[in-house]
Amino acid sequence: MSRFRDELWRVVDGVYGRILVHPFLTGLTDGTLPREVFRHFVVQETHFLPDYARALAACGVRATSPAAVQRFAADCARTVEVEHSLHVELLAAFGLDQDDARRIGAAPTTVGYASYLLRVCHLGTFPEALGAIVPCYWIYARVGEALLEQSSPDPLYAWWIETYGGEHYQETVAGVLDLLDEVAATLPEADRARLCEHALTTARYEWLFWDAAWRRESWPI
Ligand SMILES: Cc1ncc(CO)c(N)n1
Repeated sequence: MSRFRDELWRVVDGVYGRILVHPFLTGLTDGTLPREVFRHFVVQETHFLPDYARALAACGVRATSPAAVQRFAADCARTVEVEHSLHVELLAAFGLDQDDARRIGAAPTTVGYASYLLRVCHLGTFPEALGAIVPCYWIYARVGEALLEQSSPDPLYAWWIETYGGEHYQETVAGVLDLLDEVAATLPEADRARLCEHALTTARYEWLFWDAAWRRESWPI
């Protein structure tokens, strides 16, 4: 039987293909990515992650089964703990702290992506929230997995790749995809289509997030 996740992947696959060949990602694995570009990415992550954690908490509020509530609450806590410490350490590798990151501020793409996620997860239905949040997990897991095969000669980049390509993150994402299939099986076609639309938007934002780092995007005004 075909799984809904495969249907959803077909929607985001084109974007994913473009992500894999983006110079940010190819630069990570061959080690040529300029450190200033990765630094920009890390600073933007410190702005994105607190809102991402809140979006996960909002998914938990929307969730329709105790197991799903627990899953999103746990992933919210994990995002706050693991990713926060990872980014504090990554910031330190650039001689930066949280105050520096705050001073640099969130770039337009970061504000746009975080706001979209929060909007859908707060104002949408549970399936809509799921559609918006799934690419955040899944694209990072697929990218991590793909990059892990090559890793990176730069230890800092190799560490980042291991975080998302590693077994623990892969298992987390597998659990969310099981939930996605379960929920989708109960939905009428129109709701599935809406779910996929949100997934396409956040997949595009995932590409844009790397591209914005590559361009070292800032407010033009
Ligand atoms: C932009 C972005 N999307 C997804 C994840 C996955 O946690 C992340 N850390 N950052």
